[in-house]
Amino acid sequence: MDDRDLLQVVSGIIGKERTSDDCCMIKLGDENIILSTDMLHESTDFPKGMTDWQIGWMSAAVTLSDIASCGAVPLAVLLAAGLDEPERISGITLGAKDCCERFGAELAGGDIDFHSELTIVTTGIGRVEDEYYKSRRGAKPGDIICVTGTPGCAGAALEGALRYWKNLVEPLPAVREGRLLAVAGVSSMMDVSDGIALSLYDLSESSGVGFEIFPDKIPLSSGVSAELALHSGGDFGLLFTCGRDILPVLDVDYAEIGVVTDSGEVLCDGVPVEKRGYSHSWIDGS
Ligand SMILES: Nc1ncnc2c1ncn2[C@@H]1O[C@H](COP(=O)(O)OP(=O)(O)O)[C@@H](O)[C@H]1O
Ligand SMILES: Cc1ncc(C[n+]2csc(CCOP(=O)(O)OP(=O)(O)O)c2C)c(N)n1
Ligand SMILES: [Mg+2]
Ligand SMILES: [Mg+2]
Ligand SMILES: [Mg+2]
Repeated sequence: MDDRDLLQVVSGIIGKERTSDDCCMIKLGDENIILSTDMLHESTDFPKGMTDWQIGWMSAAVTLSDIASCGAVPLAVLLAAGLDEPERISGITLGAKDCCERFGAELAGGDIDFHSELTIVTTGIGRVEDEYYKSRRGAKPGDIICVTGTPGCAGAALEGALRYWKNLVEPLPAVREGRLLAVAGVSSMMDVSDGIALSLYDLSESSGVGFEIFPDKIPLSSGVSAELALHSGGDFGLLFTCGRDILPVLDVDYAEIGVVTDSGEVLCDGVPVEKRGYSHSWIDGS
């Protein structure tokens, strides 16, 4: 059993429309408030060798990434720290503050408690006009599907490729790119934090479409395999769909990796893509 299975339980209680996007959107006149929260903890999210500053940076970055994927402008982040050691709070707070400032947000509050394992929850708030709000729901057959960033680099670092260590521990949320893509008029967008494959399945389910991916079009950095690009998490590029008419989008680096179909399947070279990536799991029955 993994977190996606449990999300079905939550969606049965609060509604599918509340669990099928990167963020929650609340309408306020002709503007929208965008909210997202994420929990990270030491044993699964903070690889050995990370500094506390990097832990703070990564925690803010994952949340800013979700805000960016809606086309929103980030406003503020709150950070709740469950600390195993009290002295870690300064490095964590400085890292989160630096990340927020780099991407135009304010580290504006949070909470502190004791916890046996370092656990950090970041909550982000952003705003977006009606016309630029993007979700996972707008992909249409005939659109093309593109990705920004360098998928698989964080996964390569986890396998020992030291040159990609910074990609893993100091991820850069695509805040500028998300906004430019939203203004350009993409049809759907999400971040690829759990890997391209799982993200394609999420997008497919939310939009009710399928995808045909062309593997040799996936942008691969040196030494990074297509397997890592498809199935490893921790890269915070954006996956988006659009009509060809809006391309190119100025000042955004992206790669066209396939097309949107009406089949409901996610295929790569005609074969179903394995539904595998970064997820949190529980042993069945426990
Ligand atoms: N325990 C929960 N209760 C309510 N909503 C949740 C819960 N867990 C996740 N969600 C919502 O489900 C959606 C998908 O969450 P998640 O898979 O964590 O996305 P992401 O990988 O973009 O962080 C989000 O809108 C999130 O707010
Ligand atoms: C062991 C390990 N694997 C992968 C990563 C890369 N990584 C950083 S945060 C994160 C979680 C994904 O972020 P997000 O989608 O915001 O969290 P989710 O809601 O999917 O749990 C991952 C996979 C990591 N830091 N450590
Ligand atoms: Mg996301
Ligand atoms: Mg999440
Ligand atoms: Mg997230």
